[in-house]
Amino acid sequence: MIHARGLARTFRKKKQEVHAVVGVDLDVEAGEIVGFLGPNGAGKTTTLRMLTTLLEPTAGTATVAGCDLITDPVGVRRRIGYVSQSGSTAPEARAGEEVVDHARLYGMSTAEATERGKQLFRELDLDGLWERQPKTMSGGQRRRLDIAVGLIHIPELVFLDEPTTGLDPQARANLWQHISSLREQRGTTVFLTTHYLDEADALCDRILVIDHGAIVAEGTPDQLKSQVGGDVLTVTAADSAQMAGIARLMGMLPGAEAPQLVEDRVIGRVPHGGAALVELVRGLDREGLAVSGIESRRPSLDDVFLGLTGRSLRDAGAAEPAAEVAV
Ligand SMILES: Nc1ncnc2c1ncn2[C@@H]1O[C@H](COP(=O)(O)OP(=O)(O)OP(=O)(O)O)[C@@H](O)[C@H]1O
Repeated sequence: MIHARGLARTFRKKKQEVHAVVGVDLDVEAGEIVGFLGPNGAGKTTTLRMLTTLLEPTAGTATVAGCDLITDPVGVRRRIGYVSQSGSTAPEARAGEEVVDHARLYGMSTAEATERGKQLFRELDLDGLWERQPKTMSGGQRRRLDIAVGLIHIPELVFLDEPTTGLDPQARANLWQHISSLREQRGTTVFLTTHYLDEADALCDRILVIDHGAIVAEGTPDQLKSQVGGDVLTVTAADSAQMAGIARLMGMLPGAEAPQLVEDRVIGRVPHGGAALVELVRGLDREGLAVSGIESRRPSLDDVFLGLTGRSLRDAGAAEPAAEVAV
């Protein structure tokens, strides 16, 4: 459904060049839900804008929904849906009108667009909101309306740019269900960017991680997690001046890899979390290092992310603690 090779984009700002995307190869098969993860500025939106024909690549080739991105951008546009971060509905318009107007741009008759729009409203839990103005809707309702607009022309492939940013946990979970049922009921292929690791874990069949404009890892959530061996120890320092001392102790545990400092936490990996935790607590006590929390747990996607990019996308919902002691 998407096959890209060497896709790249350089921006020129005054005399400086910004290499936003430096050569992305990716393949997405029909019916997959694929998550595109990366820290701020990694190149997610630039890649998405190239794949949706909104931005011309400086190098590379791609076919999207069976059409060549460079020689047949109109064919690509006809076959895809795109829901941007900011959405596309006018706050003062009527919801139903917005959907029908969008469908008319794709050559649908008003009758056909109305029928299809009302069906989408039912599927997306927007029943009864046809006459409402988006500005009077909740964040979750507005996001689902954006998705209805992106789907009105029955695309086989839909791109969602951070679909749940700004929604409360319940509205996010609700939207995940809607996105999953799109695939179940219609076989729609979904390519989405997200900052939420629990979202990628719960929703996506496969994850692509981008950093500094290039793909640095890909796999199912489980495959990525299994690349991080052992258990993860996290110590939250009570006094940031003592973090180096805590890291030194953690680094001396049997089989430990070099710990990383993230905000007020020291994070390290060890082969056996339970035994290491006991030894670490003894050491902290002996050296008078004060901590406000300490835990050992199975690796989460955040740990995968930290290992790959050196940065944390910190997401409390991403992992279940395997062992925890209060100190
Ligand atoms: N129009 C532009 N002109 C110059 N530089 C740009 C432009 N658009 C993006 N960039 C730069 O390209 C890099 C990648 O940006 P991009 O928006 O693709 O990242 P992102 O992964 O989507 O980030 P975020 O998660 O913050 O949305 C950044 O360094 C950004 O500043």
